[in-house]
Amino acid sequence: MNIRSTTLKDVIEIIPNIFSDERGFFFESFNENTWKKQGLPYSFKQDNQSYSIKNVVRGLHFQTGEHAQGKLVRVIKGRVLDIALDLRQESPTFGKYELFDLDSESGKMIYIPEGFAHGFAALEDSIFHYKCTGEYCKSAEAGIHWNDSSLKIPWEVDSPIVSLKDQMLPTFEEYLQGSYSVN
Ligand SMILES: Cc1cn([C@H]2C[C@H](O)[C@@H](COP(=O)(O)OP(=O)(O)O[C@H]3O[C@@H](C)C(=O)[C@@H](O)[C@H]3O)O2)c(=O)[nH]c1=O
Repeated sequence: MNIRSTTLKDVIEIIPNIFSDERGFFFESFNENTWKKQGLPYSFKQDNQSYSIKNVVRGLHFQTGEHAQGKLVRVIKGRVLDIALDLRQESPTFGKYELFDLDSESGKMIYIPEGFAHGFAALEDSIFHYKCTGEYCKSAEAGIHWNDSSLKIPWEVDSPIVSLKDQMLPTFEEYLQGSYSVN
């Protein structure tokens, strides 16, 4: 397993050891002991899986306060453009984001800690899987508009398909001003 830092403080890229043979391939997508030894987060409360048709954009999501979640994300089928946006005001990378090309072949995973907004665009029909350090809490759901004009995220999708809920999310500026109630 190879661990790489990213341009965002505390966001980590994890490249598993892939064992290929005539049948296909195998890799460990999570191993509590290995993660622990490597100093990676290893206590997860919930696993989620979503399927998105090509051009779906989900995000940018996070849960507030004590319900904040760290997420270990990967792609099981297809290819996505994944994004983490640092919302931690005290962080040297506050307000910055990084995009990650994730696909089912590389097995590459990203760990996105609490304090980040997360989203992705399906560049192909894709199955997305993520482990969360905290449980889902509907009343703590929050987000920032996927197409925020100050962030200018190069999504690489021509005709984005976005949920009504995500279309209603505030801009980054509105979120920072606290002028938007999430519920
Ligand atoms: C996230 C979530 C949703 N749900 C329900 C609520 C709703 O009826 C349905 C679909 O929810 P959403 O539209 O919020 O799903 P989605 O847009 O896929 O939300 C996810 O987006 C990515 C980018 C993330 O980072 C995740 O944390 C999560 O926010 O599933 C749960 O029951 N448990 C969960 O943990």
